[in-house]
Amino acid sequence: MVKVTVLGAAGGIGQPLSLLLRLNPHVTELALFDIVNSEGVAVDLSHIPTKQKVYGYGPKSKTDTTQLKAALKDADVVVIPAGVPRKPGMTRNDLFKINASIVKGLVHQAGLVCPNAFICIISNPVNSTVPIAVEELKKLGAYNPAKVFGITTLDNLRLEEFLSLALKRVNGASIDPADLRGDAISIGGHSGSTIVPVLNSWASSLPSSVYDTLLHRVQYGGDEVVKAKNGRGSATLSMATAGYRFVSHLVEALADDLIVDEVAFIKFDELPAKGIPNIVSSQISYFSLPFKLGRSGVKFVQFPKNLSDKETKLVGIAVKQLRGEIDTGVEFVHHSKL
Ligand SMILES: NC(=O)C1=CN([C@@H]2O[C@H](COP(=O)(O)OP(=O)(O)OC[C@H]3O[C@@H](n4cnc5c(N)ncnc54)[C@H](O)[C@@H]3O)[C@@H](O)[C@H]2O)C=CC1
Ligand SMILES: O=C([O-])CC(=O)C(=O)O
Repeated sequence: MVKVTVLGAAGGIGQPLSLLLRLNPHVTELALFDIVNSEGVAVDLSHIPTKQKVYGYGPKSKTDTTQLKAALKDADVVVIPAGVPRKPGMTRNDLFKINASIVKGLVHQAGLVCPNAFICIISNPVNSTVPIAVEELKKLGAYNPAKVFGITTLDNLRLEEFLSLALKRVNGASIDPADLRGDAISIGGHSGSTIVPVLNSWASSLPSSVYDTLLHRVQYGGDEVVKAKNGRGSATLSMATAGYRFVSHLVEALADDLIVDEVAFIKFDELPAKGIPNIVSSQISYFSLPFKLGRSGVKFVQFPKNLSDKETKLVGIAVKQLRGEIDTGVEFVHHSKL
């Protein structure tokens, strides 16, 4: 029995993500909350014949929290794609002003109603919204470092796809991107130069100009979509796929009592961890990293081995930018009056 609650379920990411979750046999109950149209989305999905229960919840007034609480009741997993997306010319940090309070408010209720649930944050800027969630849960005494994640899976999807294309261009090799999964991974944060692709043995196949293009596409893939959508939002379908990859893996671990390998933006300093270099651990406590994930959450974090000199340099650059973005999230919770 696994109940998944999606907050922001009627949005560009929320709808396709909810559809994918509707089709997952491990999810026994799906609760869809949004400030608009969640009940419509739930009724639509309810016509798909599965054994799963699906319910929509929307606030009855601006101050009503009963519907949100009902959506969160007994949730095992809470996924949060609520908030505004970018328009051309904006950075993810420009979303902070609006999304910080949205995430804080939603996580506050989750901490009250389902303190043991896994919290998966999609809302940007992830580098700051995850620290917001952590600090808010700490305030409520509901924080478990093994169960709070920033979803950076899209950086991994992009790396797998763009690396397979680059390898094909260089030596004609047709590599299935699925074979790159877990071997080439993106670590760090979720914006521009905080994203660090780690290529392992694949790096040696790439001439430096091809590598540079690949690096730029992975770090700035979000901009590519924002530009192409030209004012109508950012990545939604690839993000729903990415969110589903992470959440379905987590749900599988819960339902079948498995240990799975995953990567997400986590607060690593209170978790069993190996290999975290001093350049990271001496300055920050959040990083997107690979870990073993089971029913009780993150079991063990492993910093990737064998980084190239270039990748080590990129880690240093990422840490510098992440430090400020993490602090912004932490300070927001402690100094905002919301
Ligand atoms: N982590 C990642 O890799 C990615 C993150 N994102 C982020 O995901 C977020 C959502 O993006 P989209 O779905 O495209 O936006 P959208 O605008 O299409 O959907 C957002 C939904 O959130 C809802 N919402 C707003 N305030 C809410 C609240 N207080 N409670 C519940 N629902 C609320 C809206 O009504 C809307 O339905 C954005 O912040 C975007 O930047 C987008 C792509 C990738
Ligand atoms: O770029 C954006 O604003 C959305 C996002 O996080 C991504 O596509 O990686």
